[in-house]
Amino acid sequence: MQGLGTPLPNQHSEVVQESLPGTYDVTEFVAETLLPTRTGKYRLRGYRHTFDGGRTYTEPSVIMTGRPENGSEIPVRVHDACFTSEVLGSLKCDCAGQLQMAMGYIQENGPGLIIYLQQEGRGIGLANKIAAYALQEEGLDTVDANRALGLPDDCREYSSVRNILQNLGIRSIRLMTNNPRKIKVLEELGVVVTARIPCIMKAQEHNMGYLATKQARMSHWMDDGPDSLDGSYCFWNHDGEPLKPSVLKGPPTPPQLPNSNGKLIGRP
Ligand SMILES: Nc1nc2c(ncn2[C@@H]2O[C@H](COP(=O)(O)OP(=O)(O)OP(=O)(O)O)[C@@H](O)[C@H]2O)c(=O)[nH]1
Repeated sequence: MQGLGTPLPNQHSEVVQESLPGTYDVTEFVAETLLPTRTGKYRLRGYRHTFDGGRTYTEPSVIMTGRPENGSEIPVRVHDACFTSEVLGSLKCDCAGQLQMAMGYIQENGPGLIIYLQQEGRGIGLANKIAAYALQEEGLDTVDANRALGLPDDCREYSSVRNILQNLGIRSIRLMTNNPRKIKVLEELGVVVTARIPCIMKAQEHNMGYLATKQARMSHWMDDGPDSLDGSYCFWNHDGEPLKPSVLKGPPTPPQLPNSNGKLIGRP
């Protein structure tokens, strides 16, 4: 397998896995630096990753506190890019808040890490996500908008997570998530998840419908009730917890979909 670029001297290491017979994913460590931020200092590690034999690659990064290397039960957030909330400050989702929450959590409860993946829009990409938002303005929810575009609900790929954990020698993790699919997919890849840390953000008027859809249609856990394996940490003080779907806006009226005249390109 060819390398994906030129790593810095003396820092190169890579993990190669045969996920499916004859299909290799390669995750290559490139470099590490120390990053001061508003919430403290983090170790920032850069990787390159391909799961299609080098035809395409992404650049996962790891935001880290302390020395989690070779540890067990490490708190880990697997976070997918959300340009709209993280860069532009959009209020339509809870992604930026979850990232900030995770950064705070690993400062206070380190060593820990956030694996940040370039999988905008649950893997469909930014342009397609914008198209999905346009359909949500017409009344579709986040799931039906993807489907109306002929795109999957969620096509995120997590083999880089397994490879990065292996690169760091981390044997097991406590995953910061509300998403059962994420736990399942990671476990199927061989990641040992010993507990879940809820990662729940307070709902507000612009993301209430989105959070309700995540709970109702994608089975996200939106409270830190009995199914929580580690409910010891919760980001807010329970004033104004997310409303239950029954008290949120009713299901939207199906809209007239516009004729599709632009090309929307899904993930190959
Ligand atoms: N297609 C699509 N993607 C969205 C939308 N809103 C946010 N996203 C993307 O959703 C991803 C985050 O997924 P979520 O379902 O919010 O949460 P999760 O990561 O699955 O679960 P948690 O670990 O609990 O946060 C990011 O890649 C965002 O860019 C939307 O309306 N449509």
